[in-house]
Amino acid sequence: MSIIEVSNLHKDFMIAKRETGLLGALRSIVKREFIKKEAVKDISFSINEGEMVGYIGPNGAGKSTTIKMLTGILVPTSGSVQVNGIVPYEDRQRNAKNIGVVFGQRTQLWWDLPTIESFELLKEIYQVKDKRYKENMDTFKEILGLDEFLNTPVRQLSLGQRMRADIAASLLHDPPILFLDEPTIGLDVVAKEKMRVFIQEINKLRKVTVILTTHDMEDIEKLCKRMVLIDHGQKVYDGDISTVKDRFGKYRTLIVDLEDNKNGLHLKDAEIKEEEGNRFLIKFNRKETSASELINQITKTHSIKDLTVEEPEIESIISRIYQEGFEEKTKEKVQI
Ligand SMILES: Nc1ncnc2c1ncn2[C@@H]1O[C@H](COP(=O)(O)OP(=O)(O)OP(=O)(O)O)[C@@H](O)[C@H]1O
Repeated sequence: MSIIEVSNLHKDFMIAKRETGLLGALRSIVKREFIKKEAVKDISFSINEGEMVGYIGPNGAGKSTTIKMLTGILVPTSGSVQVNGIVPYEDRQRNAKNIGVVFGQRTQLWWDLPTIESFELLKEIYQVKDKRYKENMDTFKEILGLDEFLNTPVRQLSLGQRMRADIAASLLHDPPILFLDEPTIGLDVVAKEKMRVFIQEINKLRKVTVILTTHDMEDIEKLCKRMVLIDHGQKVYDGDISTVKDRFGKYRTLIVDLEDNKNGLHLKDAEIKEEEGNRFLIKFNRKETSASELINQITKTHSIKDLTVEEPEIESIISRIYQEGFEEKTKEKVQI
């Protein structure tokens, strides 16, 4: 059952045109001119309960603007939004009870207060019952290791600690929906992994629907099955990540180190992209051949010392889609 419904959503911003020079500045005061910026153009999607969806796009694509409409901070210019049956901007307070929000770059906690006091304030704001508050705090303390810094003021927390505190705070009132904006930004590898495991757990155990906005493709790959890709305010893809990988990631690279390079290397169904000493970079289409088939061919004439097979990473696939467009790629004009 769908929990978020977005239909033909559109958001324009009117930006005051600035003229240069003193005369221009005076002219702007007398007669202000505005330019229309279409931040979100005709976006539609629906998200089912318990789904974990990556909402991604390059800088300025319109991600935050969409999320702000889903949280009720912004009113759409046209189109409709429903979050758990509520139109967010019409009923921000009721909507707030249904959602948890974490912004990696900002905190919702009170900067100067010991962390635990922020939790207690949020408990009052969201009217969380004592029993539930205790249960949630016990769970979050255990999984997120909150104990070590509960009495430390938020401003003294490390980034990793602050993120752990922020995600716990966003879930205190048991929202069925969680918006995460760059939840692992700036974290080290270990802290990133812990954060991802926690997100997976709350999605699995509590069936929380998660909308994840991030520039970190590893977050997306590790957490989401589905991604909605937007560019210049428009939706360019909505579907399984594996489908994109399958369709656009059909080229692989086989890297082989040979014992010797006598007579060079000649291969069927593959292209030698680079040759340096005894090392060869071989590009092949996995629909036409396979790494093992190529290795077979090579071992007929050479001894292999070492080999690796590289898959294109989702990151490189997506950056190609940004650059060259999804449609272009479906016509297979672009090869990865
Ligand atoms: N309050 C505003 N007034 C005017 N223009 C805005 C406003 N907020 C966003 N924009 C513009 O709308 C477009 C979309 O911005 P948005 O912040 O939604 O992008 P984003 O995808 O979240 O980008 P990023 O990855 O950099 O955070 C940008 O061109 C931005 O400059």
